[in-house]
Amino acid sequence: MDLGWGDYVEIPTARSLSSMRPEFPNRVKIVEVGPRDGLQNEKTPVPTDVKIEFINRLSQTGLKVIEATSFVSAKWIPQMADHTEVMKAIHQRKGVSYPVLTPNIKGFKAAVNAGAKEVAIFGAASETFSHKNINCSIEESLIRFKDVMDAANELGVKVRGYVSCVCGCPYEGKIDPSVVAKVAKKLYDMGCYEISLGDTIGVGTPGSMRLMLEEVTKVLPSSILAVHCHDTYGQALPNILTALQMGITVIDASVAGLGGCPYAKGASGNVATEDVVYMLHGLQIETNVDLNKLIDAGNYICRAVNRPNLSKVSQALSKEC
Ligand SMILES: CC(C)(COP(=O)([O-])OP(=O)([O-])OC[C@H]1O[C@@H](n2cnc3c(N)ncnc32)[C@H](O)[C@@H]1OP(=O)([O-])[O-])[C@@H](O)C(=O)NCCC(=O)NCCSC(=O)C[C@@](C)(O)CC(=O)[O-]
Repeated sequence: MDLGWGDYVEIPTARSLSSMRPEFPNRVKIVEVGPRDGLQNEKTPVPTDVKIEFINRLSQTGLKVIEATSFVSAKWIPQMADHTEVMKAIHQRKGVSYPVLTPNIKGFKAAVNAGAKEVAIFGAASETFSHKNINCSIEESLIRFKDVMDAANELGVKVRGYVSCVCGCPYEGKIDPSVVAKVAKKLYDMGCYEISLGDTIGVGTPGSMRLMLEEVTKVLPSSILAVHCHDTYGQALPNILTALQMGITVIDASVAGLGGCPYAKGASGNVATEDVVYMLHGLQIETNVDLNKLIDAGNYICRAVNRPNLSKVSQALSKEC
């Protein structure tokens, strides 16, 4: 007999649930970063129409936030060179936001001209990573971001902030959680509505994630924080669980576990969105996401870019696997 995914998910009763997970939120927002973080590091060019179809399929899954592309230098990240075409062609579904990365005012202007209504600025808690990734110091990056923020305020564009290397840096190793807290607070004070804390190389564990979050939540409320976990050491789901227990309700993820940062050698992709959704639904946490449609979108992009689907849940449940 074939069993469907529902056969494996234990649905607790309301009574058992409240005693089982009093520390978990009822609802979580997932920020899908597959089209940007997921594809930015692909070695062979992904055709623009594939990216557009991928984003349109993700838009049908119930996801409310889909990071679509980045307006960065094509010399630095060739894979995102078609940002304008992508933004202009995707079907922007009502109720879904499509943020894009903008490292500076040049990127911001291009993004707005292409129809972006939300952008993200991306800093780091490591000086060396900041230089390698955006060619400036942390302090200089904040000056560039201020220009973006001022322009965004004038136009009513929402700005999200990233801090990379929150649990470790590929160049500097350990990162002091107090530096993470300092950079995160600066981005928030500048006007970012949400701060995503990136374990860029996936070295964090529930222990280091907790220590880092304890430091950050001394200066910022957990309600405005997100976690962005790469899965290099297989720690992403336990790290996310730790973040949920600490009051965080926004999780970044990448369908099929796509991704990696070109300036963080050896780092694997993000946690797979399918795996996050399966875990959250198992905890009876609402996501608004249809897992089957998500699996289809993940299989679509994996076929198109000819790479394996790294989602364990997708592997287990896909008829194709
Ligand atoms: C930030 C820059 C542009 C500085 O790069 P730069 O070389 O220092 O910039 P510049 O101002 O000196 O300009 C040099 C050239 O780039 C052009 N330029 C300048 N700005 C732009 C722009 N916005 N869009 C397009 N072109 C741009 C500019 O016009 C000029 O062109 P040229 O005269 O040589 O022909 C560069 O370092 C860059 O593009 N970096 C992108 C890095 C990146 O995208 N990394 C991956 C994303 S971050 C990440 O993955 C981490 C995250 C967010 O996922 C969280 C986590 O996991 O931790």
